[in-house]
Amino acid sequence: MYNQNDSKYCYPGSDVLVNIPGFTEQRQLDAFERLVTLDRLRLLNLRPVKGEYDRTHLCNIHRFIFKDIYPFAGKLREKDIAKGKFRFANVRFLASQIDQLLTELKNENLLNELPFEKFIERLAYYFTELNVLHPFREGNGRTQREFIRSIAAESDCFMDFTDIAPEQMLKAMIESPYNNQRLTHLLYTITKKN
Ligand SMILES: Nc1ncnc2c1ncn2[C@@H]1O[C@H](COP(=O)(O)OP(=O)(O)OP(=O)(O)O)[C@@H](O)[C@H]1O
Repeated sequence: MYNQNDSKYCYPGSDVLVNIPGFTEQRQLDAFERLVTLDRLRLLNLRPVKGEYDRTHLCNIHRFIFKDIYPFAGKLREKDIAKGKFRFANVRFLASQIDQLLTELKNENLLNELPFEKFIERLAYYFTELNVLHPFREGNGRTQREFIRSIAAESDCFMDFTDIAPEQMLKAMIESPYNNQRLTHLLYTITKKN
């Protein structure tokens, strides 16, 4: 959640994101969001959104998780955003930078017999880069984690983000643009090769 008043996305004079049920109290929206997304993420564990791991696929995952919550579900953000001292990608280059990153992913052919350790290192790299781009106005963490989890699943690896305390995850993500060793280590600890 970004506490910047943002008239394009928020109710007038408020920091609450415009949402489909129409909650104007942040507390109510948070509770609704938590319930709905928990349910959606559980469903995704059983049946992931299918796709080519390109921009459309990423947006479709976001749409699936957030379609009953936010009108911008599945759509790239149209405003620049920052968290702490970190400014995420500029909106002018967002679509092309996502395409560039996911073309790199496609060309690397990750699913083709990389040794497990190397595979995890590469997932940590793509996870970090996706986070630096921060494609959506809200819901980046959950969408990124599902995207990375789906790639792992395609490679017969079971990755369970619920095994990581949210503070640990956040610390690793904040560090990751400078040094992604902590994130890589976390991914090792939550991934099992079938
Ligand atoms: N200072 C920071 N620098 C880099 N990344 C950050 C920073 N603060 C938060 N993040 C990343 O932003 C993500 C949260 O983004 P956002 O609020 O859009 O997603 P979410 O799905 O709503 O949240 P969450 O990840 O808590 O479930 C975190 O998971 C983390 O990866």
